[in-house]
Amino acid sequence: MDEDGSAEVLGLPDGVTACLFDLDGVLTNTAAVHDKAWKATFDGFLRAHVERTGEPFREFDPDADYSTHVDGKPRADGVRDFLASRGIHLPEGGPDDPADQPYEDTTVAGLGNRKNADLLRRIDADGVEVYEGSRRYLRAARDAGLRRAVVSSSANTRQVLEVTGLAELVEARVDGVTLQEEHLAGKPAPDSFLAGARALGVAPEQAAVFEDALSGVQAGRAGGFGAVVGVDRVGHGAALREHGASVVVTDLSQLLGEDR
Ligand SMILES: O=P(O)(O)OC[C@H]1O[C@@H](O)[C@H](O)[C@@H](O)[C@@H]1O
Repeated sequence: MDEDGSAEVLGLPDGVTACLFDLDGVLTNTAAVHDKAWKATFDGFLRAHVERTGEPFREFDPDADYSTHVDGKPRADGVRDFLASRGIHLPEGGPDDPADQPYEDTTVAGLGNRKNADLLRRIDADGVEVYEGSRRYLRAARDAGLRRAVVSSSANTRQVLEVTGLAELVEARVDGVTLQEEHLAGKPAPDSFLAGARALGVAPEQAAVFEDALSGVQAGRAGGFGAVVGVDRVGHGAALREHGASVVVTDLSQLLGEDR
């Protein structure tokens, strides 16, 4: 039992002293924005692909395809894994491949850059919404003395934390840029969460993982963390449990005992 019972007031098991929060879909509503940008990108690519091959057009499914192949993973892994599910393999290309690269010559990096340009246009136009229950939870965790890191595959994490004012509530960040710089495997591998725990100076069993992606709860289970909180914003609670969540909530405010 913690001396002050601080984990308990946050709805976490005894012995948990740190929180590792995914960003998109856990702290901010940006999972839905990523999903829309991916759909626009992949559907454009698939339309051009079927024109060349004569295969029937099957659009990107924003529920099943997103959660199975893309959600939570680093950008290039999302491109590769979704296209592989359709039997398509592109050359890797390089980071400077243009976002408007013609589809017939495109690469993994080029398609990723196209999706990122689309994502940033949407964020510029519509802004980013913070889940207020998550902001309250971050404040409660800070006030209870728990350590707090954001662990996201997104290379846009720093900007999103800054525009939303969430940056001041977290002490460490492991993101898509860190993964590249430090050659860490993306979710569903546990490496990014393990790096988050290291950054906070805690052992995995002292840290709770908060995730809305199937790949993310898998990473939490693989890393042996003290708790894996699945955050179900889209009705996929059962799948979150199957992939590794030890508890599932629809909003972090539920862990604070608030009604929702
Ligand atoms: O393209 P970014 O901003 O680096 O993000 C990579 C991935 O980050 C994850 O957090 C999202 O769930 C994915 O949808 C996204 O593709």
